[in-house]
Amino acid sequence: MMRSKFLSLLIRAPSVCRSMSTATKLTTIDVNDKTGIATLTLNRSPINALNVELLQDLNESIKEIEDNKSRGLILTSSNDKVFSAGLDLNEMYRPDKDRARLLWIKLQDVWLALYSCDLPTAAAINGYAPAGGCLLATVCEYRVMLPKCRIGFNETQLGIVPPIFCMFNFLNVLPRRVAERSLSQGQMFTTEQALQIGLVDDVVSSKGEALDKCTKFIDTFAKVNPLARSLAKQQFRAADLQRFQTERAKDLESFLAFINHPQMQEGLGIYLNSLKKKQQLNAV
Ligand SMILES: CCCCCCCC/C=C\CC(=O)SCCNC(=O)CCNC(=O)[C@H](O)C(C)(C)COP(=O)(O)OP(=O)(O)OC[C@H]1O[C@@H](n2cnc3c(N)ncnc32)[C@H](O)[C@@H]1OP(=O)(O)O
Repeated sequence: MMRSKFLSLLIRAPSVCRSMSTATKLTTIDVNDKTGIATLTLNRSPINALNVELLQDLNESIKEIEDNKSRGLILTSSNDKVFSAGLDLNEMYRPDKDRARLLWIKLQDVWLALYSCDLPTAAAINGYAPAGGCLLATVCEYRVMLPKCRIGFNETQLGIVPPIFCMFNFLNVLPRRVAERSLSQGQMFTTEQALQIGLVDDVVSSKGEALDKCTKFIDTFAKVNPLARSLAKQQFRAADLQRFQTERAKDLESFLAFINHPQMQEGLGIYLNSLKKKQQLNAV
């Protein structure tokens, strides 16, 4: 297993140009012929809420990008206002038990695939990124964001305990004290605040510029041996990955117990309703 991973890294050409088919519907893959960098776009209307199918497509696309030996992966959204609204709350409210289980397993898989991805990863955050949206952005190695958006883990504000992989992501990006406070308070940061605390690396004024910045970040590795780069990344992340594997089954059962709790269901119903009400108010 390890050996084949090494071999695939060794034979990776530094700047191959290739186009990839997009077998999935809720994500698209676009490989830049000049740079060899793959842009993976979330494309579930209206707000990229992460349901079972989107997570499944994301997993398949990440694998496809790795298998096709792209030079790097940029994650972005086709919506010009929302990067991702996080988990699809409809999958959690009055849930179908099998789908709820699958939802969490797929979310764990996506986190794992991106956290341990051999390629350099970057997020072009072209809109709001609450909760699961923040998870996708902060699992990447570099982030650039558009103004007037918000990002953060708002779980505790919803009465939800953020899972350990949120903590791993934040601890990679923020000083421990800031990470702990923002996770436990469920803070949502404006773009400007996110830049100030280091949650994002840069702010730009358009999606095109965001993609350019991500490309430049990935290019900083152009002269670095891909195997050495990847192994250095794995070394930094090994302890988190090991803890995740140890706690993965327990994490799934906690999620299921949590969402099946009557109080949680009541809270979710009220929250979902308030989101819908917001739209009704806007329409008045
Ligand atoms: C180990 C222990 C585990 C314990 C359990 C852990 C569980 C961890 C779980 C969760 C992580 C999550 O990701 S929970 C999701 C959190 N997300 C949010 O709180 C986002 C809420 N949404 C918004 O803030 C806004 O919608 C937006 C900023 C993302 C977009 O705003 P915009 O104005 O563009 O769009 P609308 O608000 O009008 O929304 C359009 C439409 O979508 C519905 N909606 C919004 N968010 C969600 C969502 N996350 N899931 C499902 N549906 C969502 C909204 O109600 C509107 O619906 P209607 O068109 O029907 O009115």
